[in-house]
Amino acid sequence: MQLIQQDSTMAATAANKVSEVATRGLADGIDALDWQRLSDELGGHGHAIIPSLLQPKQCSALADLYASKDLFRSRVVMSRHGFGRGEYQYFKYPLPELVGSLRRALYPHLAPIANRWNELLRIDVRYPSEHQEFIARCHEAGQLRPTPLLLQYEAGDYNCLHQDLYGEHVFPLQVAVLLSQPGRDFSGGELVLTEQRPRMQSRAEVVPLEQGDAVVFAVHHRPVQGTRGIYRVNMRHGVSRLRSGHRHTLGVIFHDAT
Ligand SMILES: O=C(O)CCC(=O)C(=O)O
Ligand SMILES: [Fe+2]
Repeated sequence: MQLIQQDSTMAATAANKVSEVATRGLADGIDALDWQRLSDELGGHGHAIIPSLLQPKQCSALADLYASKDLFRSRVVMSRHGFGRGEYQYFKYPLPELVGSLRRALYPHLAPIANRWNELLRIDVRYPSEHQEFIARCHEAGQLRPTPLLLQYEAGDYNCLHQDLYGEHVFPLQVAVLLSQPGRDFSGGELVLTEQRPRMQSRAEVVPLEQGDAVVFAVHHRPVQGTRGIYRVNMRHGVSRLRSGHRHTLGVIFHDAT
C-alpha cells in the first residue's frame, strides 16, 4: 500500500515536472512567435492563425479534461439557451497549468495590439502589460469568475454567431485552439467569423484550422481603415454544423465574468 502510494506520488510529481517543462517551453515558444506578422494579420483581417500552438498530445490531454467535472464551475447546454447545439464548460480557478500559462503568456503580446486598436477607435481604455493586473481590474469590478472554457460538439452540433462579453471590462482579443483533427475526428464544424461594417452587408470568413492551431480574433469590435478615416467593425464568431464525429475546442478569453 505504502509502496503504491509512493509510486503514485512519484508519478504525479513526475507528471507535474513534465507539465512544468512543457508549459515553460510553451511560454518561450509564444514569446518567439512572429508577433509583427500576427499583429498585421489581425489589423488586416480581424484574426490571425498561430499554427501548431499545441502538440497533438497536449490537445488530447485537454480534450480529455472535459470529463473531469471537478475542474469546472459551470456547464452550458447550448440548445437550452438558443446558443446552438453542443455544450461547453467554464474552468474553475485555479486553472489547469496549461490553460493558465497560455492565458498568461499570450496576453502581454496582445495587450499592445489591443491598446493600438483602442487608440484608433478613440476608446480611452488602456490595458496593462501583465494579465494579472488586468484580472485585478476585472475582479475589482465584480468580474470574478474565470472564462476559459472547453467546448464539445458532436454530429449535428453548431455554435450560433455570438460575442463573448461578460461585463463592463472586455479585453478585445480572444484565442481559440482546435483540439481535434478535421478529417480524422470530425467533418464540417468550421469556425466562422463575421464582420458587419457600417451601412454594408455582413461578410463571413471561414478559418481553416488543424489540430493544435490557435486563432486570435476580435471579441467585439475592430478598427478598419476606410476612405474617410477609421471606422468600427462589429465582429461575431460561431461554428458551422458538424457533419460527423466529435470536436473539442479550448477557448481563452482574457476578461473574467460577473
Ligand atoms: O468551438 C469553437 O471553435 C468556437 C469556440 C468559441 O466560441 C470560443 O472560443 O469563444
Ligand atoms: Fe465564443
